[in-house]
Amino acid sequence: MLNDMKPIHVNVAVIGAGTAGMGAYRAARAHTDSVLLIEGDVYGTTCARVGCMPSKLLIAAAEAAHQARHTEAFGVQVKDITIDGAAVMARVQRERNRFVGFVLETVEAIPPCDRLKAKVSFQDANTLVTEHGQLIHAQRVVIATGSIPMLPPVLKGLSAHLLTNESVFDLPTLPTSLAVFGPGILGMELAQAMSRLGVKVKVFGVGGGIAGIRDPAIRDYANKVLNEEFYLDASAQVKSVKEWAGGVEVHYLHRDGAWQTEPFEYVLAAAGRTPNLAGLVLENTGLQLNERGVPVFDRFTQQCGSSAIFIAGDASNDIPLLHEAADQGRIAGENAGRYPDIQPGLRRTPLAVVFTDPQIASVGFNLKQLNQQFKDRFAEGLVSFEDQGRSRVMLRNKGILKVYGEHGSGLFLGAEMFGPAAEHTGHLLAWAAQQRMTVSGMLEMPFYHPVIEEGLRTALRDLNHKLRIGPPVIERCMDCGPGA
Ligand SMILES: Cc1cc2nc3c(=O)[nH]c(=O)nc-3n(C[C@H](O)[C@H](O)[C@H](O)COP(=O)(O)OP(=O)(O)OC[C@H]3O[C@@H](n4cnc5c(N)ncnc54)[C@H](O)[C@@H]3O)c2cc1C
Ligand SMILES: NC(=O)c1ccc[n+]([C@@H]2O[C@H](COP(=O)([O-])OP(=O)(O)OC[C@H]3O[C@@H](n4cnc5c(N)ncnc54)[C@H](O)[C@@H]3O)[C@@H](O)[C@H]2O)c1
Repeated sequence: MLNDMKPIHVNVAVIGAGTAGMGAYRAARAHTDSVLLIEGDVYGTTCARVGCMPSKLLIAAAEAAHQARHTEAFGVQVKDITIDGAAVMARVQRERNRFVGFVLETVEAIPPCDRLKAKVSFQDANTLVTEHGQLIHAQRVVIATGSIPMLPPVLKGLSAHLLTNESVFDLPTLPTSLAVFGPGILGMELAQAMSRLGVKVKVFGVGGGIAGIRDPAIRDYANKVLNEEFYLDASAQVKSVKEWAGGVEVHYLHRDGAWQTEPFEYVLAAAGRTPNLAGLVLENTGLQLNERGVPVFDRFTQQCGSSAIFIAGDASNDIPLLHEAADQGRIAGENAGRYPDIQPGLRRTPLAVVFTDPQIASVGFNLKQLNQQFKDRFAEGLVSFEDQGRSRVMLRNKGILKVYGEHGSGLFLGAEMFGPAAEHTGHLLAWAAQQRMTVSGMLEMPFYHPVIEEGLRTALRDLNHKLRIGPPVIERCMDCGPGA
């Protein structure tokens, strides 16, 4: 690893060895041997260390507990379910460390002369400086510095009992109680998981949003279903959160109308993430910055203005998800490596999944974008999973799916779902949208029986009818199979 203080000269410097940065490094390296990957903190990526993987591991434990508690309706008795909090967290950490280990192996495989462990900032558009004063002259730079949790004002000043995604997965055991601030994607996943693992959970939000759901009908449905499991107020009034030796006290207006003060062992800040750009001194680059301090960039080339600086991953504030970080990193790295030959890369159909139960998926154009870009030129099809055959067989018959299509062309435009196996339905729909399929074309595809996808077929038939292309949906269509 490079560590002496002589100035370094490279063709491409990549700041941040997360998913986007490692992808950018690899892509740039295909075009030039002179690439430096700079990491200011621990290797391992946000996704593997404190993001996607440990959160899904915790959710998996919660699902196991939930399934064990809900066997009776099937005539199956499971007695004496106990949750060993230390064992739950031990598995989360053990498996998390395994995933991190794979990342570390990838890092180790990068030649040491291509790696620098230092926090850097810009001295000018082509010069980086480490915290120790070492200069790096780079003809091209990729910014891939990720994002950091935002702390809501009401939680400022808390310390020992304040958790973020950086600390929650390292708890030695499950907390007894948890106040979650932010019913966003992260907050809802972790709140439900903790609740199912026996933690007393209350979720406080502002503005009524739930896990990024755009459609008010789907959001209201999710609000109702999730509230059956734990207290969730997406438009809460919280006056104060005070820390004491044993935890925190939250002073809030309960939905029943009374102000109350309630103790929790921990509070989890899940009120959003912000691009991690503050330490880069971007003013020294001369780049045009937007209102959030993010360089203005082209989302197909990742190039910032007409400069030799590229941006990728959560740092760009453009769909902060893992697969997007990987795509953006690759595009940024290819263009930095090839510079000045800049080429647009493939940006895929938007797809997001939230691993609550029921899951949430959104695909393609969301309702806000449809209202802006398609106004009266789109229709929606709907299915409820409450009576859907396969969902009911498995007692997972909660949720709704809305699918959107364009009048005239009959093109499938997007979808939003809160329902069973939304991670899989979301993929089918994203693939169809990226293939620019029409709703009629999607209905020509095979559907097995009895499966959850038959619910999707009902929604698509409803949509095709609303687009004035197909007949109305036949209630209890027996040639589709019972309960389809
Ligand atoms: C709890 C949680 C759960 C998530 N679950 C999912 C999920 O299920 N599916 C999904 O698609 N996405 C999920 N995400 C989002 C996903 O983890 C991120 O979109 C992705 O990891 C971003 O990758 P990145 O490369 O942009 O950033 P990172 O992996 O954070 O990499 C940025 C790197 O830059 C380094 N750095 C920062 N500043 C400097 C500097 N000045 N000098 C040098 N180095 C610097 C940092 O130390 C860091 O290593 C989740 C996120 C969280 C927090
Ligand atoms: N399954 C996944 O793909 C997954 C899972 C977890 C996280 N993530 C990624 O991590 C990012 C960050 O997640 P997040 O949930 O923190 O952000 P988010 O933007 O999805 O949600 C933040 C929530 O906090 C609320 N909020 C804001 N200020 C608040 C306050 N003062 N008090 C209470 N609530 C407040 C917002 O209204 C919003 O509902 C997501 O955008 C997502 O990209 C993805």
